[in-house]
Amino acid sequence: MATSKAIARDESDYDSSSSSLTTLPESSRSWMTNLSFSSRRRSSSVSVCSSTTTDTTTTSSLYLSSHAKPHKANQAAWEAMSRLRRDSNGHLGLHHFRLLRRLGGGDLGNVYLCQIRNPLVVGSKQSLYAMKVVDREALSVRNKLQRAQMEKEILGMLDHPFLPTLYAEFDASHYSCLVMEFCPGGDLYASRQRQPGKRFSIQSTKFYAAETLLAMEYLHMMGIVYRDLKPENVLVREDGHIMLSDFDLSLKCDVVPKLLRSKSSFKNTPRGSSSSTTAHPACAAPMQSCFSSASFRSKSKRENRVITIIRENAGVQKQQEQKEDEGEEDVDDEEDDEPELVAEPINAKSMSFVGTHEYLAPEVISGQGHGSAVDWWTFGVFLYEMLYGRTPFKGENNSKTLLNILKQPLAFPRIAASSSKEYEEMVRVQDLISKLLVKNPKKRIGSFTGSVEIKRHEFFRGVNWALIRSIRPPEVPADMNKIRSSSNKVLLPKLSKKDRDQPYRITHNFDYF
Ligand SMILES: Nc1ncnc2c1ncn2[C@@H]1O[C@H](COP(=O)(O)OP(=O)(O)OP(=O)(O)O)[C@@H](O)[C@H]1O
Repeated sequence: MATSKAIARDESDYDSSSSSLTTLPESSRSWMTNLSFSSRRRSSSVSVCSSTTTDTTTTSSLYLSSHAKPHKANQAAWEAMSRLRRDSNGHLGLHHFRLLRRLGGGDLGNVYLCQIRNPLVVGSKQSLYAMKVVDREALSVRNKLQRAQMEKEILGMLDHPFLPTLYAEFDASHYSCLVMEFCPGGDLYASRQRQPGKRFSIQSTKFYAAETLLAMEYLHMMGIVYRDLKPENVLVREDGHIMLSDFDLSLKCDVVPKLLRSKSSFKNTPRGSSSSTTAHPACAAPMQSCFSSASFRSKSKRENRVITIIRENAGVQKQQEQKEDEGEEDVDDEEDDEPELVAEPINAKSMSFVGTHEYLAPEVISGQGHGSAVDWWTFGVFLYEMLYGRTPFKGENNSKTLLNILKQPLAFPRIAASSSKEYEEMVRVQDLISKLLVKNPKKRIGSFTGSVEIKRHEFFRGVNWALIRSIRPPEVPADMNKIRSSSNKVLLPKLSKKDRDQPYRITHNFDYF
C-alpha cells in the first residue's frame, strides 16, 4: 500500500522540530508556530485550529442522507446494505459486520475491509466494504473531532462516480463507523511507484487527471473545497476508475449559483497554450473512444447544459472580446449563446493552514486567506507529480519547501519525448501546469470559471467528459473474487479470529483501533 512507501519517502519532512520558520513571511510566522505536524506524507495534512479560522460549517440544504444515492441504486453492495438496514429496522451496529483486515490508518482513524455478517450469503457473493473507524474520545482530546464530523457530513452529501459512497454510518460505543465503497486498487501514489521511472505516461496522467477534475468540479458545485488533493488520496476502484478520499480537511461553504450568458462567460477564460496549435494527439488505444477529436466540439455544446462555474470579470471579458475582433480562432464561436448556471464557491474564504506541505498553495502559506483556487493549485502539483515523479517545489525540509512554493519559479525537468506527438502533448500539459501553478490565486486558471476553464485547455482537448466513466482505465485491479478469497490470507495485518467473529466485543480489547 502507499502508506508504507509514503512513510519511507517523507518521514523526515514532517518532523516539526526541524522546521525553521525564520525565513517565512511575518504574516505566516506567528500562527505557524502552532502547527501540528504528523510524521508521514500519507497523513501529513497540517492544520492549525486558532481563532483565525473562519471556515463556515453551514448545514447544507444539499445534504443527502446515506439512504439516497441514486447512482448506486442498482449496485449489489448498495442493495445488500439497504436490505440489512430494513432487516435491522435502521439500527445498524458493529455486530452486523465482519472485519476482515486492516486496510490502513491515518490521522483520524483506521480503515478496515469488511463484509456484512450474513450466514445466508457466503464466499465470493458477499460484497466488500471499507469501514473507517474513528475514536471520538481520542479525537476530542486531540481537538480533531470537528474534522471527523466534517468528513462524515461531506461523505453524506456525495453521490458521484468518482467520489466515495457512504453506505452506512453508525456509532458503536465511542467509535464512529463509516461504511464506504472498498477500493481494491490502492492509491495513485503506490501505483506511480510501479510505473517505469516512477512516472505515469502522459495518457495515463490525462485519464486520472480528467477523472479527478470531474470529482473536484462536483465538490465545488456542492460548496466543498477539497484542499487535500495528492496521489495518496486518489484511490483506484474495482473497475480501475478513481475515487477521491479523505475529506477531513475539506472546507464546506455556501455556493450561490448564478446564471450567466455562455458566450461572455467563456470568453473570459484563459485558453490553452498558444504553442499547441497542432491537431490533438492520438491516444493510447484503451482511451481512444474517450479522447477522440470528434467528441470535442459536441462536448462544448453539452457542457452548456451542465452546471458550470463562472465568475464575472468585466476587465478580462473586454480583452477576450478584443481578441475575437482580431480573428482569433475560438471553438466557442460556434456555440449558442445559452445561459449557464454557475456554481463555484469563489466566495469561500478560510484562514486555516491545512493541506500537505508539498501541495500547499502560496496563499495558504502566506496566511492571507484562501478559497476554491487552492484546489486548482493542488491540481497543478498533482499533474506535475504524476508526470515527473516528484512535486515541483520540494526542498530539503518543510520550511525550504514552503519557501520554494512562495518564491521559486516553476521549472520542468527535461524528459526526452519518444515521438513528436508525445512532445506536443508535453508542451500542452506544461502549459496547463504553468497556468495552474500561478502564485497569485486571482490569476490562476480556474479562478474565473472553475473547472470549465481547465476542461477547455488544449491538454484535455478530445476528452469526452460525459463518457469517461465508461472507458477502460489504464490499469484494472485484480479480480475482486481473488481479493475476497485472499482477504483471509496474510496480505495486510490480519485480525484475530476472535475479533473477526465478535467485533462488537472489541471495546474491551481495542488494540487495533
Ligand atoms: N474506501 C477505501 N478503500 C480502500 N482503502 C481505503 C479506503 N478508504 C481509505 N482507505 C485506506 O485507509 C487509509 C486511511 O484512510 P484515510 O486517509 O481516509 O484516513 P485518515 O485518518 O483520514 O487519514 P489522513 O491522516 O490522511 O487524514 C489509507 O491508506 C487509505 O488508502
